[in-house]
Amino acid sequence: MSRRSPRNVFNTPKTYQPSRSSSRPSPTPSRTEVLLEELGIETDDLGIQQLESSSGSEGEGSEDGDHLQAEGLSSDAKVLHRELSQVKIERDELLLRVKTLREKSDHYQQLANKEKTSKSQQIKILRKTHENQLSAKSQLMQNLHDIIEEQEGKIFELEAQLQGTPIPETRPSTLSERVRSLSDSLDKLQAQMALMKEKQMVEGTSSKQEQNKENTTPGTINNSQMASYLTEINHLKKKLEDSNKTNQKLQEEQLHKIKGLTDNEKEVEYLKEEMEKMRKEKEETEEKYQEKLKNITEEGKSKKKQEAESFALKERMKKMKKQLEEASKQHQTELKTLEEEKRELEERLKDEMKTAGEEKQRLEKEFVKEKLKMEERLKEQDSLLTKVESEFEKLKASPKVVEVEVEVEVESEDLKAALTRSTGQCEELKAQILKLKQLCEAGVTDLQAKEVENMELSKQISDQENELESLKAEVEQEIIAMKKDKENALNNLKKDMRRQSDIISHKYEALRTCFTRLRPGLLMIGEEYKQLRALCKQFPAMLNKAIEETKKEIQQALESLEDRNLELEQRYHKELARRKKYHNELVDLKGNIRVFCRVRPIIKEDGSGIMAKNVVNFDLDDDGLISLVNKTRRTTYEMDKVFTAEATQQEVFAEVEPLVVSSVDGYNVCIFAYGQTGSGKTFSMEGPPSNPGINQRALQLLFTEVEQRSSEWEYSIKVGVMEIYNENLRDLLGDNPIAKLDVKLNPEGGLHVPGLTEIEVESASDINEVFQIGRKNRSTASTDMNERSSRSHALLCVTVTGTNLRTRTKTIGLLICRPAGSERVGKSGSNTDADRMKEAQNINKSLSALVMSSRPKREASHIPYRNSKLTYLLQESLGGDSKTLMLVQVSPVAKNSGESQCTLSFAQRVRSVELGSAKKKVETAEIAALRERLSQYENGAVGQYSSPKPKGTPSSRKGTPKAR
Ligand SMILES: Nc1ncnc2c1ncn2[C@@H]1O[C@H](COP(=O)(O)OP(=O)(O)OP(=O)(O)O)[C@@H](O)[C@H]1O
Repeated sequence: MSRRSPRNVFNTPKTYQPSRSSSRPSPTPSRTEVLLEELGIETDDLGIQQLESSSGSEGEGSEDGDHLQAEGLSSDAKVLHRELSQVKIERDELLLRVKTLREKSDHYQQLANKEKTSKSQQIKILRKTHENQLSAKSQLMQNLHDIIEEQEGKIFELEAQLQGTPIPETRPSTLSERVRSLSDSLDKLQAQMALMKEKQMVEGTSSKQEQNKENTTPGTINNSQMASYLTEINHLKKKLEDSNKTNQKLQEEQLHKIKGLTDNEKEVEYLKEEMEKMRKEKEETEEKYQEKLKNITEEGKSKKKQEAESFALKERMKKMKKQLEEASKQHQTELKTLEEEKRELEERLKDEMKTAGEEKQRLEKEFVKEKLKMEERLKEQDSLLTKVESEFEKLKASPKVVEVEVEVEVESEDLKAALTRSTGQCEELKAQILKLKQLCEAGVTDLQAKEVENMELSKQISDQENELESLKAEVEQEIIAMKKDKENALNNLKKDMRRQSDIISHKYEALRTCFTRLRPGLLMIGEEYKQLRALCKQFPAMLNKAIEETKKEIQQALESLEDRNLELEQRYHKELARRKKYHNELVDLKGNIRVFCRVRPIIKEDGSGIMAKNVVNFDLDDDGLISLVNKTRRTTYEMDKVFTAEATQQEVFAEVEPLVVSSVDGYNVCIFAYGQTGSGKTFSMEGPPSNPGINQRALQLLFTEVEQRSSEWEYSIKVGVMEIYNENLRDLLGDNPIAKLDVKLNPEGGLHVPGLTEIEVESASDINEVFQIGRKNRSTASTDMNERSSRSHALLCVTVTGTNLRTRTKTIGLLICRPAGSERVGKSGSNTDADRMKEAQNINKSLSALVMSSRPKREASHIPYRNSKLTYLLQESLGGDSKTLMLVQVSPVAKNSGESQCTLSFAQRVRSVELGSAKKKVETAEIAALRERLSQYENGAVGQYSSPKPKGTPSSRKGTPKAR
């Protein structure tokens, strides 16, 4: 006995085919066989055959009751089999329906998945197309931005050049920069484009810099600029071509990626065509522009027009910028709306997909539940079937009963018992069959319920199918709507692109017109620039030539100037010498006092600091000028000769020499120094032994002069030294230096000092001895030598008497040399001591008298010579027909500037004093003889006269000085 597995049952086809045993040939199976086969019972078992045979034998003859019972059982079994077969069929049908439902659900799931994938792909494509559109737009904007920026730059530069202002490095923020900021927010492609743009910008700026370098002169545009413009235009073209190429590449890539998606493909292709058209249009416009540019070269217009046109161009550019701004804004808003719509669609699709998925999951769960239930029921039915089979197994055992019946026919009691048993068994069987029937009924009801459920499920599935279909329709509608939106967006994009292309073409037109207008001016400027350049090229050579020529001229001029200067200098010096000579002659004629000025050097005693600074300046060209700064005021004084601090004693004496010689000629010569204390009077007049001053040098000169004239003249030189101290006159060569002398008027005219010692000297060494005697006597006269020296006036009186050996005529010259002080009372520091005050006052009195005596001759009648001993003694030398030299000593330091100013002012006034022309003291031989006799006569009666001492032994001898 074999059972059919449920799997085999599930595998049954839609039209039921009962399985048959191949080993057993049965051409026309009976109904029982069919049932048994359907129930999975082997037909070779005896049961049914016996039943059939028994049923067949029933008709042939046996007892009616048993036969009827058997018939009833078989009919019940048959019905049961039929019912079972029907249940099986129904079950199979249900399973088939479930299977079909499952297949349908799988199919729908596949469809949903496909739809999902197609939608996601569509979304991707839409996104990519959108991105492509964005990139195309951004590229267009980028190109526009680049073009505008470059054109702005050009206009900016042109404006700067036309206005003549230098091109600033920074420009005001423009629309292009704002567009750039927009483009910066785009995706990587835009970033790449921005990088490309930056590179181009760098190239553009470098080219601009080069251009700026070329345009060194503002306000001029040359051919090189024009060429740079053309190169920039070419550069623009290249950039456009490059951008188009990149666009094409990107589009190709996109095409490659979205291959198979016809709508997007078409859109992209359309965009591509549009881009291609735009590119062609641009190329055409560029070609036209090129052609027109070539034609422009022959036209010419004025510069003002160019300026106006550039202004108009600028205005147009501004308008274009505004338009572009608006377009970009619109584009941005459209992009935003498109993006929002796209997002909404995506969200909706997601939601729908989500709900479909949920529904699918729910159906799957229900299906699983139903499947489980069905499996349970099948199990139950299987169990029922096993029961039924077991019953049939028992029924199989029924042939025994037949055997019993046969035995009953032989043995009636046993038969009866068997019958009763069989009837009992039949009853039990009936009861079991009833039970089975009930179970079958229950199964049928369950099956009916299941059918209902299945119906419901099928309804649900159909509803779901409907829902899916409706969803599908909705999705399709949405897709259609999206397509429409997309088409609209694409149309808008196309419109935008067309508009932008129109703007670009307009801009190109404007630029072209601008360049056509600017071209002639630029060409003119270029021509001018060429000419200027040629001139500039020639300029260095010309300049060098001119420089050479001018150098030569300057050299020649300098040479001639030098010659001229030398000549002038020589002339000047000649003139100066002549002037001096004339001046000296004039001085001789007028009898002016010669005024020499000597500035001592700065010494230790002057101290340091600001007050020890030099305030005296000299004129290098004129040795008669000296200037002094006192209290920030500079005053220039004119002297006969100015000696600087560097002047030596020798140089000073060289100027004094002619005067000294004059004394040998018989002139009355007076040399005295004047200046404040410490200004160098003693240094100049006496000098240190190593560097003697005027006194010694004068006496030495006298000797040399006398020596030279010794062949014709015989000279005697007598020296007397006096000192005026505190208005007392003392003889410094006398035996009693303290004894006071007096100045008396000679009855014959002139003055004389009775009692003054005169020593006749014959050599320079005699002079030294005389000076030593004088110093010695001076020191014995005063205990304080330093104090005295500043308040006393020492006079050296030299009388030179010459006798002509041939004519015996005599010349008598007198040389008086003395230093003098000019200090002020206040500055002497002696105002506390009455005596010293008196001395200082006397010195000043003498000096002021001397200044008074320096007035012009016409005022000389009022000169108070008698005010002081000094002036009284020197009145003949100062006021008479003598030659007088005043050596003005000046301290150079700032602290003495006041005194120096007084000294120089005084000297300036003294210089203007006219004493009258000097006269020689010449006596004829007769007069000389008479004078000799008179002197011999007077020698014993009137005065004492000192005879010269023998050489080398000077001694004081009293006598009257030779008065003239
Ligand atoms: N030309 C000179 N070169 C160098 N030293 C000088 C010169 N003139 C003056 N001196 C110096 O200046 C100082 C003052 O000079 P000096 O005694 O001759 O002045 P002074 O006018 O005679 O003064 P005082 O009226 O008080 O006698 C001295 O030490 C002297 O050596």
